[in-house]
Amino acid sequence: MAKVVHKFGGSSLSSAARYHAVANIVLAHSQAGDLVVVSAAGKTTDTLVKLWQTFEQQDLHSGMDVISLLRNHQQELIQELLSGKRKAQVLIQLEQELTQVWQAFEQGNLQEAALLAHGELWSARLLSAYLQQLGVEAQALDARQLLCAPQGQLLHRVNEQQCQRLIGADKINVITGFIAADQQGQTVTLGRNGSDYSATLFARYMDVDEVCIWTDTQGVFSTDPRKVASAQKYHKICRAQAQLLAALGNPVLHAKTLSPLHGTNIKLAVRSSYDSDALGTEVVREGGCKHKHFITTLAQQDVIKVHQLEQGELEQLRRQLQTSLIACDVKGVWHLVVPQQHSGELLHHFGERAQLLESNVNGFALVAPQRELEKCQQQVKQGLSELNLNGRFSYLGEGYSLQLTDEEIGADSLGYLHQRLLGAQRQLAVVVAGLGNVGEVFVAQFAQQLARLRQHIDVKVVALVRSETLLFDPCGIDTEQWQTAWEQNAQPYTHDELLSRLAQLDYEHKVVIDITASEAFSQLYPQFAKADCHLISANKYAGTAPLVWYQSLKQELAQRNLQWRYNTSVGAGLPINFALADLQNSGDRVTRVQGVFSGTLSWLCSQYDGSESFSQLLLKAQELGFTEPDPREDLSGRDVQRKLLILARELGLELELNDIELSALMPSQLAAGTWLECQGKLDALDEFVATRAQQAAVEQKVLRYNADLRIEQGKVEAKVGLVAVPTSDPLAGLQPGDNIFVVNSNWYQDNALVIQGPGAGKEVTAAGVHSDLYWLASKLS
Ligand SMILES: NC(=O)C1=CN([C@@H]2O[C@H](COP(=O)(O)OP(=O)(O)OC[C@H]3O[C@@H](n4cnc5c(N)ncnc54)[C@H](O)[C@@H]3O)[C@@H](O)[C@H]2O)C=CC1
Ligand SMILES: N[C@@H](CC=O)C(=O)O
Repeated sequence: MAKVVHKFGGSSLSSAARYHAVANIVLAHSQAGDLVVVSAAGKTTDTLVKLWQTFEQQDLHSGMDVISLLRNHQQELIQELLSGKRKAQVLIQLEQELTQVWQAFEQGNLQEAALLAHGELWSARLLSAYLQQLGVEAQALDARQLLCAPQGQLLHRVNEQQCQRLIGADKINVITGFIAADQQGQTVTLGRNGSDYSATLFARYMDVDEVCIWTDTQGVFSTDPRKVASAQKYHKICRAQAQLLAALGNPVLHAKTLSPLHGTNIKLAVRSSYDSDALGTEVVREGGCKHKHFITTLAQQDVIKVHQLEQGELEQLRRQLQTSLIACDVKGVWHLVVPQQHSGELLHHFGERAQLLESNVNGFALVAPQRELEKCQQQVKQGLSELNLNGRFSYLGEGYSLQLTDEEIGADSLGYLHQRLLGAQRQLAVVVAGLGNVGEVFVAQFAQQLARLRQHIDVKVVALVRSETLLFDPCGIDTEQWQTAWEQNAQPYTHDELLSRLAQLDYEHKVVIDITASEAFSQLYPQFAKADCHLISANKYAGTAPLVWYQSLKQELAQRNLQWRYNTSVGAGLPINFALADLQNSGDRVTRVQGVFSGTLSWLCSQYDGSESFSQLLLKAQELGFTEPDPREDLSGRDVQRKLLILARELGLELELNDIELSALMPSQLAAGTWLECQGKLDALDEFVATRAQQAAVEQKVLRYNADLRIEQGKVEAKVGLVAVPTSDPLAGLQPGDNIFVVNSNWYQDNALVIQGPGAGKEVTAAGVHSDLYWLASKLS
């Protein structure tokens, strides 16, 4: 069953390197049955249009030159990407097709649509062959076998049946965008930039979950990011605004693209094929997010005044001209704003009914939430006069305002207007849960981090959460005065209340930072995700929850373009998660991770020499902020077991907590009851440790609590427990409280990669949580 339709435009396929990047995206983001819709590579369609023009002018000489251009470009791509028989075959096919084109050219029977179709055909064939060469089951499909559109009218039922019949469930289907056929099998096109439309049509016919348009921009921005560096990327926009932007001529999404998605739950995302890790923009159903602000520029437009429009006439003209056509109802008289190159055709069409009102005007459209529109229009007018731009036509429409001027809106003017209108920056709302050892230090460190964070995004702490009381202020809490605000305004709350407040919080981004040690709080993560919150956890419960729950949380977050960071859940501030991710991203394979992963147990084992009882040392470790709220979580080995599981899952292993063998550093009778009750039985702990330490000392050894994960020939062994190591062993020489992670991999086979340093403590852990928050802020900017 197809799950995703990916669509790659010409710029994503303009060179062999780009094909390579696209193949990597397909490998990482698709599964058998998915669809990959492609446009013509680079400028191929423009070159084919040039060929058509030379044909119309019967200019054989220039025609031959254009054919050579096409041949060279395609041959270059094929030569660089394919090898052996596959390459020979694709080259032969290309040559045969070019020969046929040339024969048709010479014989005067070239067909425009069939000629233009070659761009997409070549892309689909080459990408599919390249994927096959990489070992992927893939097939190239010609959309003319799937989409029937006589006189431009798609036969949806027939097309759906054809798609269900021909699209393979067991392979990646690489399909030509932009083209269809009529009932006689003749090529028809779906209009310039019609490949996005093909993608959403296939999505509807195949009932997929998602369409992902991979393009050369990172998503949908508040204005053109090539002209205005501070343009804001939106992670969510609603379909109605996307449709409006397209109708106003904004190039990111095209007018027809959204129509097949009406009434469906199919998700539409726009992402950059140049930066496939970056969050893109999700186009959500109406009500799925707040309305945003945009400025989209217009250049070289004419305004035509039309008396009396017939029903359906505008729609028909839009289809015929394949262009944006903005219709403004000015006191009962229609004013059409249309790109200048089409106004002749329009005037001809309307005849006596129309007159040209303005010629060659420029300007922009502002799209904004309806209730703010009039205010925005006033600001615009003021901005225009400050910039000395001469207004020629202005119109307040449903959800947008149009301002046409004599002068073109250059980058500087656009930047000025953007700043004036959308001055409000991107905002990240921060919720901090857990104000204990680490949480309090985290909040105290916030003030000094703020300037750094705000280089990327405006950050506001909107909620501080303890287990029973909540301080909530959507406008932001002053972290330097939070205790006073807490005393005055904190309220008892329920989880449902917290969730509903978070869901209503209208910030561009939200993050819940979990610095509790609460399993119950971690169980709210799926609901936080549904409220569109990113997550940062020092808490280890979610990362070690049952696999099914954990995987479905990860899936939910991925579907919503949300991030989850949990760097401090292992090694506190030490960058072990980064290191493992980096090794894997660079193609390495980790074969073993072992060492001392508990700050508490490291501190206790290093400090213990028999002069002071183990239980007294334990209370000191607790005071230092090393231990878990219930120190038996450390002594039982459970905390280390969790850390090893988090790392194992980071390496892609599907383990459960109890798949990791565990032996405790405490007698079993201490497990029962509360920690308070246990404090009367700590003699048993002292005896347990003393016996083992003495046995070790006889062999010139010391005690350490070790974790070990081995992955060899597909076999996984994972255990945590007490070991006695010789005094010469690196584990014996650890500083009290230090963690050590010893990593072996293909590249670090004999000489391991070692990460060592403080593995617990409130300052380093709080700083580690800030590092996660900084990472998120920079990712969102
Ligand atoms: N202390 C350390 O060195 C490190 C701690 N961690 C993790 O950080 C987390 C916090 O550790 P500490 O600050 O030492 O613990 P702590 O016990 O001092 O603080 C936890 C706080 O969370 C609050 N809390 C409990 N349930 C809650 C709920 N449902 N909602 C909101 N707040 C709740 C508690 O009242 C307490 O104030 C733990 O998950 C721990 O495993 C991670 C790395 C190092
Ligand atoms: N109790 C833990 C704290 C960090 O996760 C430890 O001591 O390592």
